[in-house]
Amino acid sequence: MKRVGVLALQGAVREHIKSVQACGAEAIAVKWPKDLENLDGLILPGGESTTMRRLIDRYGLMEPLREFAQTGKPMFGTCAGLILLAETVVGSNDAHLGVMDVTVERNSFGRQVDSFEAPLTIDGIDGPFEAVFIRAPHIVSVGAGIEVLCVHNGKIVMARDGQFLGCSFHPELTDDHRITAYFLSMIQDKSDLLLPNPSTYSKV
Ligand SMILES: NC(=O)CC[C@H](N)C(=O)O
Repeated sequence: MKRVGVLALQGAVREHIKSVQACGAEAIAVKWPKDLENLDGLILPGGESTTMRRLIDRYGLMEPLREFAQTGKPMFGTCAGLILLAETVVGSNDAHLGVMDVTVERNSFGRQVDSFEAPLTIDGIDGPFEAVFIRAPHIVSVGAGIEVLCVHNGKIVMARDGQFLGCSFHPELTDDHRITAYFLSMIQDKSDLLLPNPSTYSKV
């Protein structure tokens, strides 16, 4: 079974845990560096990125999270989590993890429209996905070779940079688990490695 951590400092932690479980994987709440051991992937939830950053520093998680990123294991940032992953945050000299080759702008869907729902067309997801945006960031630009998976009203709201997946909205707040399942599909299942070599089955 795939073991997926959910950074559990602040924000929509419980909802991500439920979504991971609904997809048949094990979910681990991550608060301390040791909780990152033996995970196959990690979700950084939405919430408030400045608060999360303070807590990351307080719990001594910054270096362990960067080391986790260096292992090549998949990481998924939703909303504030995307801001934590981004290499550049508009108006700030200080990236957080700074590992995903995108530039993000915070709170970029207008003040009065703090939250809204919109049906999105997403590459790799069949049919529309009803997405919840809450004081959402958007991706202003992406580096070379980054896959843009969804654009809403001219703004990039979902992208993939190899092992890193990021979206502006909150996929965990609906009962539609297709985006969590998409993220889980980026994780190689250890049991896959136990399968016999495919050549065993090849016809002569
Ligand atoms: N729903 C969210 O995660 C909001 C993100 C928040 N506006 C931030 O800048 O961190």
